[in-house]
Amino acid sequence: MIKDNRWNGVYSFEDSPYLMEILTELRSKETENIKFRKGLVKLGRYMGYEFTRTMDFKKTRIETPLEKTDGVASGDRDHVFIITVLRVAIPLMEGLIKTLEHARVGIVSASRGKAPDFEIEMNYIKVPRIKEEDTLIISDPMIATGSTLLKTITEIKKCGNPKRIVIIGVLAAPEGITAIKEEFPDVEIYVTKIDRELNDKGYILPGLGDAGDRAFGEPINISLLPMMHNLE
Ligand SMILES: O=P(O)(O)OC[C@H]1O[C@H](OP(=O)(O)OP(=O)(O)O)[C@H](O)[C@@H]1O
Ligand SMILES: O=c1cc[nH]c(=O)[nH]1
Ligand SMILES: [Mg+2]
Repeated sequence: MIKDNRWNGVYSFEDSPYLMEILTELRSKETENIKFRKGLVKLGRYMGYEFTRTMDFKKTRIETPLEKTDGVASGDRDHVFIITVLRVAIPLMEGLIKTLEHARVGIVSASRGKAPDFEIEMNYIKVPRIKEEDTLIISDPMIATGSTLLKTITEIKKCGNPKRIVIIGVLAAPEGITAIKEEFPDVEIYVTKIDRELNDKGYILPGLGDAGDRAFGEPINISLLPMMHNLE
């Protein structure tokens, strides 16, 4: 885990060749849906594991069949709350809960409009109450302009006041990180890699394209459905 000196509380996993290998597979345009989703699950599992290094554990004393010894017991790991931002955080969350298996989960939907406003439509928020001892992890693979996460954090803060708010993602653009840090300086950010910049459509460069579409396919425009079924 490497701290990025441009901001406080921002970390990447560029020091892990294995995570870079998974990221490279995700970036490649040859990688199709199933492999893409599996890559996100793998990243979630290993980023979750790396993230536990930042959590408090408890000392414990146990007895093996032979003698007494010191040990370590779950502390913060018992109080994890994961927010999954639809769509593409689903496989990342699946990976995260392999390490953070006690996590309670809330779901929000977010759909980003077009440039230059990138307005966020959020019409589904199902989040159980967040407690003061919780480490709140918002899982969203892409931090581009940061609009999705700014809206998500604003809404989620209405559901309780957790011990920590943490974003775990795959790629971030510097623009998005700066926007989040300006409004929420205490929010911590952990991503596999921080990329170079955004293009004028708000895509991360070099990036991996539209992550939701790469994981689940490009959605059809519902207004075209009757035509497609010859109903018009
Ligand atoms: O930082 P931002 O500029 O807000 O962009 C990032 C968002 O874009 C993607 O979601 P998208 O809106 O494409 O939804 P999808 O997962 O349903 O495709 C991604 O999962 C982020 O939530
Ligand atoms: O590069 C980007 C930016 C936003 N959303 C994506 O899926 N990819
Ligand atoms: Mg998308």
